[in-house]
Amino acid sequence: MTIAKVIVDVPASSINQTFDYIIPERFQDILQPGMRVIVPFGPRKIMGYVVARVSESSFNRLKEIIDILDLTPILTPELLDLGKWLAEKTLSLYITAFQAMLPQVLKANYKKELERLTDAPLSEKLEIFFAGRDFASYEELENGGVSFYHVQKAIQAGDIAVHYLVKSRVTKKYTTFLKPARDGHLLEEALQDMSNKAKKQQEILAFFIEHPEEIELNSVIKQFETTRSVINALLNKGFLTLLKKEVYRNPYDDDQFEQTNPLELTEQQQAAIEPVKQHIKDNVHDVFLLHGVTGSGKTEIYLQAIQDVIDKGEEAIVLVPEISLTPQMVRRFKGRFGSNVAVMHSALSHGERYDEWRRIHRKEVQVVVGARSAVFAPFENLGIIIIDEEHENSYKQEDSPRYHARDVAIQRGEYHRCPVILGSATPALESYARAQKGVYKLSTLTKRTNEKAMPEVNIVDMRDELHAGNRSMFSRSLKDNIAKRISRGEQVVLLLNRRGYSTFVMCRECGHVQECPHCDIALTFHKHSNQLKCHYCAYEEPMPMDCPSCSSDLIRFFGTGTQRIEEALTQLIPEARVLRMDVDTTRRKGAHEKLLNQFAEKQADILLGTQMIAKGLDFENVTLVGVLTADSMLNLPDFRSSEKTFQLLTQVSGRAGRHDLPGEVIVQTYTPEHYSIELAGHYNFLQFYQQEMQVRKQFQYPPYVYLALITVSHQNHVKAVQSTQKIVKSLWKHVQQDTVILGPTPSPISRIKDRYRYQCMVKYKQEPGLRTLLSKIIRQFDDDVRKDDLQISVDMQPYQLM
Ligand SMILES: Nc1ncnc2c1ncn2[C@@H]1O[C@H](COP(=O)(O)OP(=O)(O)OP(=O)(O)O)[C@@H](O)[C@H]1O
Ligand SMILES: [Zn+2]
Ligand SMILES: [Zn+2]
Repeated sequence: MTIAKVIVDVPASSINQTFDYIIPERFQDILQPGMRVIVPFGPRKIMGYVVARVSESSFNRLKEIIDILDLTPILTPELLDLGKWLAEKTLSLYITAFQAMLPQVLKANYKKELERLTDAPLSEKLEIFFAGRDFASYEELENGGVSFYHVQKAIQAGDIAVHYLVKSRVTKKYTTFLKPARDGHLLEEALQDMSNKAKKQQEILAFFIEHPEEIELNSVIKQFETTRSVINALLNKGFLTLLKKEVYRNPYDDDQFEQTNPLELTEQQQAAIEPVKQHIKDNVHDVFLLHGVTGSGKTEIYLQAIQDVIDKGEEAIVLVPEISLTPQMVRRFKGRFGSNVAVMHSALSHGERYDEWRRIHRKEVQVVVGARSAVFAPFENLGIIIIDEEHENSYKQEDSPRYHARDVAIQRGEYHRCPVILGSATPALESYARAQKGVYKLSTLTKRTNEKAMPEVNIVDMRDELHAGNRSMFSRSLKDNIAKRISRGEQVVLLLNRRGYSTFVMCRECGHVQECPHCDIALTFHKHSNQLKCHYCAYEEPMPMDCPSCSSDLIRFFGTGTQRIEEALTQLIPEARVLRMDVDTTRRKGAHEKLLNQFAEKQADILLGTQMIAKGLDFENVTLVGVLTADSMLNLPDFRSSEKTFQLLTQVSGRAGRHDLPGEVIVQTYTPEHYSIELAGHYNFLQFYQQEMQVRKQFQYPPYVYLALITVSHQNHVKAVQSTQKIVKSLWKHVQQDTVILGPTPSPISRIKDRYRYQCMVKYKQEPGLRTLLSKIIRQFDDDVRKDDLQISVDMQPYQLM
């Protein structure tokens, strides 16, 4: 077994395979699959992952591995297989799939450098770039406006060269510790002999006689209120000694969490957890869909199932959406399992995340709670995987590899023969459909644990407001209600559902929204051309002057941001103290938490925000939730827009009246008759599910069909269109009869950073060869991708249609 098969860090489809390298004698005993190595590749040195060791290669003249970066594999055999599966499933590169499974700091860092090889003049841009130097950093190039194409030409001509300098980042944190340098009885003697003037030295020495364990230098200095010079004296006398030890950056102070104990489960909880416990006990895989209304105690079920897993000596992964990974959520898991929990999310620094990852890797914890990528936690004895709020779109990664954490979780669940729980008050339609078919096992919690009724939802028709002469964003009833709550010292949450708000056109008189006649999707307004376009099928029409439905001239698109709402709000109710929470006010690390804490401490009456306020928050003093614009998401060019509206309204309604005070929800809309709004008002998931399934069936959307979205982009408009056309043509030649290919059409965001974007969508029922076919078609563009900066991406089962 002297040959290693290596996936190298070159993200190009022509390199997407293993390369064979000789394992030099000195690495023979240590090298294992799953380790990172440095290998020569062409003229450079790059990083790669060893995926296997073999004894023979069909190639000759192999090169040797230069160095190894890990002493223990960072990818387990399971994860190596999973990476391969992931790459194939999502049509991405093996290297990209492996990188996605690891924390950022483990991705080797290359410093790229350009060297000038000739004295002959270079192209003008390159001359300016080198500015008399022989070496220049590659990063400068990327920021300096010299096109990649120019550089490539110069490299091909032998005028310049690229050097790759691999370095692994400094990642571990060390702290200095202090410990006794001699045996206790020798220290006793020393203490006797010590001058009484050296009081502090005596105290410290006495301490170490009692506690001979090593202890952090800083904490000694703090504890004895002493200085470094006192310590130095003890060191110089040879009584104590220093040592450096690696420590973890722990982002959480585990002592601060109050220990909680398992609650006695309600009957419904008991019924739901029973089969899960049985599966844990018997090592059986199944997917459980836990459909429980907000406040029904899903989290307690997770906690108790995990306890079983821990008792069995196995491990648990809990995924929660990034934005609901609030301190409240962390507290619940740390409160039950203490330091046995690692937490992984993007608000942690790279170093902190790496340390949490290593606690998992070294099996120092049995539970990880984290956002999407925590599904790759390198546990080897998984006993359960839980996905909370499983309908959330953030479980889908939007760049390569475009995977859904749910699919990965199920794949791992099968491998480890352990249950997977998908929990939600509003399951994704696809998931619920699977549960109906018996693919998933359904458990339902219909009651809140405290038996409190769900808050009443009042739907306000904003067209009536207009007719009554109220043109503001606040209906009379919302305004009066806010004022009433504030005067009582209660708090209000206001949701402005902003996404996509200004892209569709609506009649303010009658609520009519202009839709595509073929696709059941709101048309998107394009300001430049004053046209309305469908982003699925390329249908377009001019922006109407009056409403086609009621002839009013009040048909227009309009946009409003949270900031303007805040201003309007303070004019309307001057005494209200408003906290605004949106992308602008939460950009800084920790800002999100700080705002929530302020609100919890009643430093504000109103929390005004976008989607990010809808999830998981639990404030006892909130008695009113207002939704300013329920329709804005409804009209996104996305077949899931009704589903997303229903989910959001249900989630946000669940924020009111969770405790003793009864709650109320006011939903403002121009289309109160829309089933997603009406049914969310009655918390009627089942009927919503049935109605939405009919729509999906009629227009052939998931779960009735599968989708693949191919997006092509290029600086040249014609090139983008033509390439997409070529793809569509090749597809038509090979797909099954009942498969539909829509496009080419411009992407909803038709130009990003001067690149034109076109797309086509494949709708299919059964297309076993589709992945292979797509890979083949895309490979035909390899040259354009490499030399001409054409970009093609494939999204199997897309969630983002923009
Ligand atoms: N068996 C129980 N007995 C008493 N209280 C319980 C029980 N189970 C859960 N609770 C409490 O009920 C409240 C709601 O439970 P929890 O937050 O777990 O519900 P959830 O379904 O996860 O809600 P959401 O979807 O709104 O986040 C919590 O305060 C929790 O401590
Ligand atoms: Zn259309
Ligand atoms: Zn109208």
